[in-house]
Amino acid sequence: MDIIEELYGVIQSRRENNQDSGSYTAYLFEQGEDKILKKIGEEAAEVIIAAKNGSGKALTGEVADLVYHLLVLMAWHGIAPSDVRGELSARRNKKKNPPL
Ligand SMILES: N=c1c2ncn([C@@H]3O[C@H](COP(=O)(O)OP(=O)(O)OP(=O)(O)O)[C@@H](O)[C@H]3O)c2ncn1[C@@H]1O[C@H](COP(=O)(O)O)[C@@H](O)[C@H]1O
Repeated sequence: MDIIEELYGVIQSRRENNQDSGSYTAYLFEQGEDKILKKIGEEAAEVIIAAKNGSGKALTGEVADLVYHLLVLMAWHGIAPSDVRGELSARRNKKKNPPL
């Protein structure tokens, strides 16, 4: 199992057991979708700032923050990482086999 699948599983378990004190993920689920969306906006802005500042290390950290919050949003909507992988594969296959 890769880290994305593993992290998604932890996020799902936090959603099911949202009494988990000290869990940031449980806190996000308790706050609701608007909070999750706000965090995604903030994290996306931080990705842009880190990219413009030209620090690869800072950018890696900000991308990780954004990916984590996207996974929380996906769990909120019941979208699994395999759904996104499937969508990307379908796009790749469409490019490889363009319609005649
Ligand atoms: N990968 C992450 C992860 N990435 C980022 N963050 C949190 O995202 C927050 C982003 O920082 P900010 O300063 O923007 O936000 P904040 O001020 O802490 O919070 P807000 O009041 O703005 O909501 C930090 O609190 C980080 O800890 C994460 N929190 C949890 N995980 C992973 O999720 C799993 C479950 O963690 P818990 O739910 O905390 O048990 C574990 O594997 C964790 O490693």
